[in-house]
Amino acid sequence: MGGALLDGWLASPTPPRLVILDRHRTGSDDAITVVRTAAEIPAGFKPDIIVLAVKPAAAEIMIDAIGKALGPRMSNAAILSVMAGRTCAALSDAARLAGADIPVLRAMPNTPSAVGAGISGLYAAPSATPEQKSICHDLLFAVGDVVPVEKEADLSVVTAISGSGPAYVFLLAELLEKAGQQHGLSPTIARRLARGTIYGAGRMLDDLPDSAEDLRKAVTSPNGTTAAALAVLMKSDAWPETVPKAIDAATKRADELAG
Ligand SMILES: NC(=O)C1=CN([C@@H]2O[C@H](COP(=O)(O)OP(=O)(O)OC[C@H]3O[C@@H](n4cnc5c(N)ncnc54)[C@H](O)[C@@H]3O)[C@@H](O)[C@H]2O)C=CC1
Ligand SMILES: O=C(O)[C@@H]1CCC=N1
Repeated sequence: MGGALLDGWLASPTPPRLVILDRHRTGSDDAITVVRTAAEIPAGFKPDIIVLAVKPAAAEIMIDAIGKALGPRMSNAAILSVMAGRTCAALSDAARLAGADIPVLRAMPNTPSAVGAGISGLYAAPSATPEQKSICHDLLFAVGDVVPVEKEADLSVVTAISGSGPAYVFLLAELLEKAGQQHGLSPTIARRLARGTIYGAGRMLDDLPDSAEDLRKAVTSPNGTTAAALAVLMKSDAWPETVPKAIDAATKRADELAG
């Protein structure tokens, strides 16, 4: 996810000054400084925002390493976590243990951020300053839309819908492609049709004021092909039951990750 955000920031007209800490990345250039360990963070670098995009289980290790490396240079920063689950309270505790009593903001972006089409939920702990909120909002807005949430607990369902959501759409693309091939289309043609359809439907959802339901109905001729497919997909034990169940499962998992 950090890589997706980075791609989006680098493509934006006014990229922020970035130091990337990633043990698997190399390649500093004019736009970014890449380091593999916190100890290599440049001596003069004093971050405004520390974006944490590691697996939730690695959060404390990262905060500890960054705190030790930055020392007093961390004191005016805020943490922006994009990790699923980990709460502001837990991350604040980790920062305090690392020697910095600093605010934490939590965002839940998604991978379309890599192409500037992300959508992020954003929650700021009460201790975050208006300037820190504004910088974090702008960082996320540079890679797509931003939806502020008032309650931290809402980030679990945000994670289930938009954080994980691209995977559900990609699954649909996979299944459409496979079905096309099973009906004799070449892989290339099945892939073009599946992807083009999802892209076009997404464009309509974004560009037009109509509800998703109205757009669906406009495709559906009485007794036609769409009606035949929707009779399968909309059976009470099909999508109307499985989609909410999937969202419940993802929301529950986000809550569990919060501990
Ligand atoms: N994948 C997604 O679509 C989304 C992921 N997230 C959150 O983003 C976080 C990261 O997830 P992914 O990007 O999927 O994981 P990932 O494993 O692809 O990326 C983690 C990156 O952190 C680096 N890293 C990990 N530990 C390190 C350490 N100790 N020192 C230096 N570098 C270290 C790794 O080299 C890797 O590049 C998770 O907390 C997840 O909840 C949030 C929104 C969407
Ligand atoms: O699967 C996950 O836990 C992360 C959070 C949202 C998308 N990927």
